[in-house]
Amino acid sequence: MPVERRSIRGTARKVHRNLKVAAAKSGGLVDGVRTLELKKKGSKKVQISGNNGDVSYVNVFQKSNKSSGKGKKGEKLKSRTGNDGLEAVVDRNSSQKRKRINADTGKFVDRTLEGNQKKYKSKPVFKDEKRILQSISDKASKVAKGKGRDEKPLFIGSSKFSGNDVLVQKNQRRKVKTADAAGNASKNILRNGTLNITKKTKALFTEKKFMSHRKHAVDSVVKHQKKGTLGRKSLAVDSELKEDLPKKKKRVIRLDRHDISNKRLNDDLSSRGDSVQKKQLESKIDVEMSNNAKFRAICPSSSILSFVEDNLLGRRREIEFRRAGYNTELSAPLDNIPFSTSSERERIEVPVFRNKLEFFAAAKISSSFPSPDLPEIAFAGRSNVGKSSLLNALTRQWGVVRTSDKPGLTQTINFFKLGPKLSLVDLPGYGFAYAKDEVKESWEELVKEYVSTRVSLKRVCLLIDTKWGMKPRDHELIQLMERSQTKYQIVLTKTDLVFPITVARRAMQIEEVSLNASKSVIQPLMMVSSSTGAGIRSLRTVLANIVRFVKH
Ligand SMILES: Nc1nc2c(ncn2[C@@H]2O[C@H](COP(=O)(O)OP(=O)(O)OP(=O)(O)O)[C@@H](O)[C@H]2O)c(=O)[nH]1
Ligand SMILES: [Mg+2]
Repeated sequence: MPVERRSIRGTARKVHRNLKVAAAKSGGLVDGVRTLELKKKGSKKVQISGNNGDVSYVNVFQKSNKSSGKGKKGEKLKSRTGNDGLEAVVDRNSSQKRKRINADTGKFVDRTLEGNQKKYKSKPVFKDEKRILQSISDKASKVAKGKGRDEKPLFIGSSKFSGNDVLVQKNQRRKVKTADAAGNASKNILRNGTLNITKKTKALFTEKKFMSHRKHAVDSVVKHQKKGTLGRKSLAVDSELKEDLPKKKKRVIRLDRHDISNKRLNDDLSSRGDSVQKKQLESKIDVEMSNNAKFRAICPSSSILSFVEDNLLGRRREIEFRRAGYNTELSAPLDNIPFSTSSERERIEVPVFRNKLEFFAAAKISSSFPSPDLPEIAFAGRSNVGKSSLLNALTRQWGVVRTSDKPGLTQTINFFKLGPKLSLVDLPGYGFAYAKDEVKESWEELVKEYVSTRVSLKRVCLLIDTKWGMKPRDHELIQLMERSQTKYQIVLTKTDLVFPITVARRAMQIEEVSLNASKSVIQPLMMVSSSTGAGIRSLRTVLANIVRFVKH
């Protein structure tokens, strides 16, 4: 940092110069009359004579024209007689600096301090002070040359100082300001690692009080900067003090169990209710957990697993369909025969399901049912299980039957004609429909009535969501169909939303556990996905056989 060094060197030189002049002055005042040789260029001999009333004028060229900035080259040192002895008044630039020296006591009175603290440049110093400042300026010049960087901060002056009591008294008022400046200067030193001498700090060099104060401040800052011992010490002291203080007793609130004056009356009830609910919830979770655990423990047979794999049931990546030769851009790609001509399609597809699907009746009550002329295949199941979607998928006529992701869209029994030989019936769902309980009950009653009494009903496809499995309402309907000897076939839907292993497990679960004892159930269990088209063709074949063997 050459610029900084230069400034420091200049400042040090200035300080040195001023100190010499001031020291010369002060040295000559101690014993009345003395003559001092000033080494400074342009200065003259200073003579102060004063024994009981003698007055003399002495010219001192202390500053060069450049530094003073005014036409006056020197300054007058005037002594005059008075009751208290000889006083010498230094007139520098007449109005700016006025210094009074008491000849008897040899003490120096700085009037400028009283008036304006800023005008403190050329105050006289004493022998010891001179020595200290000399050493400081030497150190400063060393630092400026880059030699004394590792030395201690220069503001830590000597502790021995014989000096000026009057000056000390006068400067008592400046203590606060001095301390602040000392703090800032020491921080600057610590932060920059170099000496930064400002005007304020120059003035502060000459005072013993300041020196000691600054030393203290710097020492404390240095200590604080090293390992933070100061903080710890203060903390330790604080803790000691705290230990000495009498400890506050903790307020203990004793509660009377039998006192209900400040107790909410429903606390007990709510807590009881909460506990009951909590237990129920825990038991429910336990049951569900155990059901899930049981389900995961199912080990599907190899035949089911191979069927799931062959028909690409379960969640699959698109790339798998592509590799198998299916066109993923078509809806229900597994049910669409890629690159096939119409003749090929006619040969492969079941003739019944090539017919146009037509809506012809809707019933909210049993009296509104259409006449049972055609054999009927109904699709039943919980709301949102995918009944209407399956109708569209089977006929491959998307949009004829309305579907929605909101449960409870189908609220009436809807009859569709598929050619001259078959009717498909879309039943309203039961279970968690967004409808009032009374409405849902009426739907269920209608479905039950249709399923149990409809003579033309040849098969009920009971749709079960593969993810959730059979629910109590499904079992209810099964029991009803068992009682009424209605033929039904279980169809697992939305297989594309679960892993293939889950499809296989669900199939195993329903076949073995739920349907073993049933008489009206038609095997096999069907697994489909209206979205991918998986298993749709198989279901179509099964349903077409119903029509083939029906006696008209
Ligand atoms: N991923 C997937 N979504 C399906 C499948 N089948 C139906 N869905 C969706 O499930 C939602 C309900 O389908 P719907 O056919 O309206 O169900 P629903 O049983 O007729 O419902 P309700 O008429 O309320 O009884 C719709 O958003 C369908 O797109 C399927 O196989 N796979
Ligand atoms: Mg529907």
